[in-house]
Amino acid sequence: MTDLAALGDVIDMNDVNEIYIPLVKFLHLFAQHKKMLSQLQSHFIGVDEINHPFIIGISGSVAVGKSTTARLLQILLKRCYSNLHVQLMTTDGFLYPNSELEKRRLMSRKGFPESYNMKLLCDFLSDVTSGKENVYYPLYSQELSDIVPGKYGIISQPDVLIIEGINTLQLPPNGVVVTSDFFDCSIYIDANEDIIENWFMDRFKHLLKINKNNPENFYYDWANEPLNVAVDRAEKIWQTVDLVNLREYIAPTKSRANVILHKSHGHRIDRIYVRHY
Ligand SMILES: Nc1ncnc2c1ncn2[C@@H]1O[C@H](COP(=O)(O)OP(=O)(O)O)[C@@H](O)[C@H]1O
Ligand SMILES: CC(C)(COP(=O)(O)O)[C@@H](O)C(=O)NCCC(=O)O
Repeated sequence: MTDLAALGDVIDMNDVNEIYIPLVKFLHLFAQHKKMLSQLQSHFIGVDEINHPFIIGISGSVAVGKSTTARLLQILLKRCYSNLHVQLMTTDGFLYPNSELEKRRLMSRKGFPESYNMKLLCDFLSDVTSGKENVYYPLYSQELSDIVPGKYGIISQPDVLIIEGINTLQLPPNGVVVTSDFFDCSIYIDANEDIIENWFMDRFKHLLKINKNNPENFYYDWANEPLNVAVDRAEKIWQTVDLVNLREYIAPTKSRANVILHKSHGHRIDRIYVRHY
């Protein structure tokens, strides 16, 4: 898997062969079914066919491995079905910028439902599903830990769109718009809290290490203070922000997913649940 290694991801090859490739075939089955139904419906109504993308939502805790799984699925989908145009995006871009979060006193609630511009996300999804040629979305930078001003990603009529984010299965606070209504299939990545905490801390320490000499990076200041001080702070963030969000808002959405991938130590998948109703 040289493509993944190039992105810095190290995925267990047994999991790729035994779990992810069958999962990709399962998703392709869904996608073919949707395309066929859409062709029949257009023909029946007598309208031109629109290329509605097949949308896969990936949800789960911060640091559970959503973006890594999303990248892997994108690569495998392209590898197995080379004619498919597969795009990937994250809902992080729909967080309010830090300046707005500060104004709303929501900096310590980053990632919670109220910290996202859900209206913008639903308008975006509506444009994508209606087959619009180019749909722009804001970009979030983990380097800045903020929205990048004036920079946008583009979704250009993909056959498959993978959307990953902690809020993908959530009901918004005002109960009006539901992002998961736009999904054709949803995947929840699950693991025990203490194991996810280890992954969160390992990723944090890795970010400190690689940004020690990078003053542009959000982690630079932390990387240059004593390690135990930075680690204590990250542990506090996990306990008071990300773990609270997981318990209150993310884990309760698990039962809404079509597929649950349960991971154990070393990110090995030890259980899979498929909803078949
Ligand atoms: N399948 C996997 N195998 C090995 N490491 C993984 C795997 N999935 C995620 N990781 C590691 O776990 C950490 C969190 O993963 P990431 O995809 O960034 O999570 P999320 O997008 O859910 O916040 C990262 O350090 C990543 O490299
Ligand atoms: C931007 C995020 C909400 C998204 O998390 P992701 O699952 O993409 O890693 C998260 O990385 C975040 O910033 N949470 C706030 C608390 C923290 O710094 O972890």
